[in-house]
Amino acid sequence: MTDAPIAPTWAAPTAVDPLDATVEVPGSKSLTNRLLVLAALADGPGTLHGALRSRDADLMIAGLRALGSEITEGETPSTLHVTPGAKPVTEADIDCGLAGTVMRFLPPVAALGAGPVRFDGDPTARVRPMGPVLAALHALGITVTGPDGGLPAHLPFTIAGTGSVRGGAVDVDASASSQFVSGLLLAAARFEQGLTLRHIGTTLPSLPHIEMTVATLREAGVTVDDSRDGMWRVEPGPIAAREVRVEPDLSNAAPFLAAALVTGGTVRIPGWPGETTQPGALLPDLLGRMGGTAHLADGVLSVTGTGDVYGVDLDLQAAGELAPTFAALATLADSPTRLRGIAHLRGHETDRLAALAREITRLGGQAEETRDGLVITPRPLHAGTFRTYEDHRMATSGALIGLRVHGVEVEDIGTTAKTMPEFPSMWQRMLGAAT
Ligand SMILES: O=C(O)C1=C[C@@H](OP(=O)(O)O)[C@@H](O)[C@H](O)C1
Ligand SMILES: C=C(OP(=O)(O)O)C(=O)O
Repeated sequence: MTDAPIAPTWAAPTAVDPLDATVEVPGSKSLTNRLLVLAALADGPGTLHGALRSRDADLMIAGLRALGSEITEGETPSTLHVTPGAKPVTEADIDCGLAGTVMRFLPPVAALGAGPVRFDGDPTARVRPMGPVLAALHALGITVTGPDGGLPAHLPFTIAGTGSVRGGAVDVDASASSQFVSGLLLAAARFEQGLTLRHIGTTLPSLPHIEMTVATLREAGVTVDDSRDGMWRVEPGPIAAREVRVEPDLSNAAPFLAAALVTGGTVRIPGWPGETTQPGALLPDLLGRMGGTAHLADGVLSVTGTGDVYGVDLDLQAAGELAPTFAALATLADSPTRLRGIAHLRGHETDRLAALAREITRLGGQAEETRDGLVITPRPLHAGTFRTYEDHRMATSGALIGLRVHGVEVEDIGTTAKTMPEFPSMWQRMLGAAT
């Protein structure tokens, strides 16, 4: 993390009036990329409706095409038709960009193919943890090599697919990312012996995302036993080809809903599922603790704020991707906030604990890193540049602070294209609705 020259900035708009806005958020990144993988491993052609189109989703599409699937758009870009195994593949190159889902979900799929598959990504992706998932593939008999010929812990690497994976039992320390578990489980029904996976670390982040993996597998007809804590058994068998609809991305709804608290006013998100495995399901409760009132009726979640934000003590282990939004809210609260359970954010798009502490401090705030989170003490904030370190959620956090603090310039707002390319216009429209 340096003071290197920064990318062009975006003047975050301040809110003059309480909000009264309805915001349609695009499809869930996590569901889109799981459903794409399952469709590419399925026993026939399938279709996704309401899929996310963003950098992460498009990298997943490109990766699955490189591994032999045909993926075409339907009547809109968010309708995707997937035909598994449409073309033979003898070797492939996969660009993971900065997408955790691509770098963790595709290596097990590549292991099922015949021939070498080379994985790389953005320079910043080369520090994201990969070791446990690659070690697990190695333990299952797959040859994985890094640039020095040994078993790598990061991008870049090559998976030597042989056309089949034996499967069996494997231990994985998933304390750095739940995606190590999800990636292996998603492909496991196609392993000859299926997979019994045991988590051997002390903490396990993002449990809802693992439950999402299990739920999507079951919906595709795969038998999964998750009755023991920290252990999963996926039986070998076909993955059913299906026509599915992707839920809106509830984590991407977070900064919009939080804006209701910051400005006083109401923000509504249509298409809010009554039941979901997305960690954004926690938002009504979490925002309620910080001063909002949430109400779900007819599939529309409404959050209303008063303009007063309360400091809280939040364990976000289950929903780490919401932490940047809550850190931004905490800077505008009436008392200190502690965010805990999120040590694994150090391996996200950037070291989010360091990045948040640094950028909040740069605007005159007070934020300290702890072993597993942040303590944020509200202080009067001033104008300045909010650097984003290629992290979409840093960018939306800067925008949130800018609603109340004049003169916040968010570096590289385009980084929101990772999961929400329309963010700047959606944000502007939300504010426009207030005037
Ligand atoms: O499986 C998924 O779709 C995700 C799991 C989580 O990863 P970590 O467990 O690495 O936090 C989450 O933060 C990420 O945004 C998406
Ligand atoms: C951690 C995140 O992404 P990724 O899927 O790249 O891990 C995120 O979107 O907050």
